[in-house]
Amino acid sequence: MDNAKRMAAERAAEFVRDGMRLGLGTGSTAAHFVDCVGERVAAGTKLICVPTSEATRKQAEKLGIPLSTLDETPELDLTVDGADEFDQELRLIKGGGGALLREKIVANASERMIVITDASKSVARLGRFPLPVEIVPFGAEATRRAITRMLVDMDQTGAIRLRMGADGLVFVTDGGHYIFDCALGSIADPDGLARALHEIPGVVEHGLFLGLADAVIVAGDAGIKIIGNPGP
Ligand SMILES: O=C[C@H](O)[C@H](O)[C@H](O)COP(=O)(O)O
Repeated sequence: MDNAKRMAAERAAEFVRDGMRLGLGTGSTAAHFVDCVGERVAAGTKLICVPTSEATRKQAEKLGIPLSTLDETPELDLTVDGADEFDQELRLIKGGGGALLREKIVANASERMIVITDASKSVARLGRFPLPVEIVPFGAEATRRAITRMLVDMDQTGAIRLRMGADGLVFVTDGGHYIFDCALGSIADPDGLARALHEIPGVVEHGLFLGLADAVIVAGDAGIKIIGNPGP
């Protein structure tokens, strides 16, 4: 699995050009890409990079990758990130590592987004992976109930769990928010669900990435497969 992640990352690194402004994703697959970027920088490629999480920022700093913020560099050429799930229409579920909010802001500020993943994350219909929904801590239980009501209205039910950290405490995102993981099984209408979630006060963002990815690089036993257009 780790080999597949590295293969996908190396393929994505082929689309990195000198002088690019680059968004760096979060997670175990994106970490391989950050390593590849570190190697490029060490070899003399000039890049300016915006990390999507504190974890990625720390990794990039150790590798000597020149970093910026989205405030200093609000437009990026390319973001490369992992995903928890993808379909053939390049729709994604992200946020398994809790970085969905910054990841979505960075991807949206990028001209292109390439997703790197392994074949196990391919689904015919999104929803096998519990959908992460980032919420403000204030009124979390009321927000959970509002999400439940909305899901029932959409004929889309499933258990909603407050994410806990490995330390047994409530998981808190880089933005100081909580996450509900919504086990939906199968999402009939991703666009409708995305819109409905945004209408609920207390919901900050959700892990449905729709219309953001330009390509998914999938590494599997048979090698690399690219869905979409990763660019020149
Ligand atoms: O919040 C985390 C991100 O969306 C990750 O990109 C996603 O969870 C995939 O992570 P991994 O490559 O570790 O499976």
